[in-house]
Amino acid sequence: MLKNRALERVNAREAEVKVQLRKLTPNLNAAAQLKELDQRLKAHTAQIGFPSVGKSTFLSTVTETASACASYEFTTLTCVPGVLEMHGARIQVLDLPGIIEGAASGKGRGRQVIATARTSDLILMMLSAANADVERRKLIKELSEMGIRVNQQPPDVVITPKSRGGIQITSTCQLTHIDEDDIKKIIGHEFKTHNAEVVIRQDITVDQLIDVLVGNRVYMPCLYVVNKIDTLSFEALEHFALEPRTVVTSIKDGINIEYVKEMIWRSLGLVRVYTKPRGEPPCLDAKAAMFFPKGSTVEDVCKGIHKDFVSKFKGAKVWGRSVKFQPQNAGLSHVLADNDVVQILLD
Ligand SMILES: Nc1nc2c(ncn2[C@@H]2O[C@H](COP(=O)(O)OP(=O)(O)OP(=O)(O)O)[C@@H](O)[C@H]2O)c(=O)[nH]1
Ligand SMILES: [K+]
Ligand SMILES: [Mg+2]
Repeated sequence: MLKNRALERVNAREAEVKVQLRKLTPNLNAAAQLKELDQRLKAHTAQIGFPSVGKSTFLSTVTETASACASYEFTTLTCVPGVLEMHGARIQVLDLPGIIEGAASGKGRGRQVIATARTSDLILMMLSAANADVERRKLIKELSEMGIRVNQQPPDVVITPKSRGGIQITSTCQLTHIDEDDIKKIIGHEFKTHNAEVVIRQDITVDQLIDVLVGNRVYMPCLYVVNKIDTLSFEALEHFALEPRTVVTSIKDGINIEYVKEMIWRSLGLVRVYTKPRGEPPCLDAKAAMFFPKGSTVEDVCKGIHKDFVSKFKGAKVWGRSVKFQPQNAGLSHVLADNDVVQILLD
């Protein structure tokens, strides 16, 4: 059961990925730099897909940027950024070159393309309706080989190296894919230690344990867009429409464009927060909203207003879905929900 060979392969590939990440071409890198330059951008999404599935057509449809579209493969050879405006937020959408099978192991410019997608907040996986299942499976594999896990949570495993005492394993659930001996061998191999405390709260696989040990995996949301539905019969389509995190579109014929935009917004999970000055009603205009990543706190709002707000913070009142009572007192660590109204009280 122990995948020693698999582990070695993973390690070798890891080293390769690191080298590749450093070698990003300036062109693809420009998009990452743009991220830092344009402070008004609230989120970043990257399109990943095989050639000619409609990525550039999508960018040209939902943003003001025109990216060349044509019926031949590899029309797009660089990274073309566009901006999608949703609910008052500017969201960057990247049009990237198509990737092919074997991209992660060096075919075409696939590694650079995937490395660019790795730094975004959401992957928009563009698929061609006629072949969507196969394309999806292949693309997930390519992303996985570059350390990207889509639509997964990080495994709930905590490993703390110790100076003595052997490897102590505590699991809060039954492990059906891996036994304690394997865990000890893998940790011994990877951490070069035979002393560690391991707490496992999930029925993990060998691969998931390796993910935890290797460490630099990214866990990203991914929205599947099944495009060119105009080329399929209704029956052939039905099952895609029912799958989670999947939208069917005909970008050419304008079908489901608004829906896919809304799904991008939801997949990003941005939190809109409105501030309320003392004695005044809050301004609920979209232009007055502040945008934060999911899980942001009152402290993040303070930092977003002024650098002194955290040190002068005395308390906050919050209205909205994150609190039971309207309003409710909240501290710096209170996690906010979309559309909350916050009043910050200072010393
Ligand atoms: N039938 C149909 N064709 C479409 C649709 N969307 C795009 N196309 C066509 O598909 C072809 C490829 O579109 P592109 O936008 O260039 O595709 P791409 O994914 O950017 O391609 P590369 O840059 O070469 O990787 C063009 O001829 C488009 O007109 C659609 O919804 N239905
Ligand atoms: K094309
Ligand atoms: Mg293109």
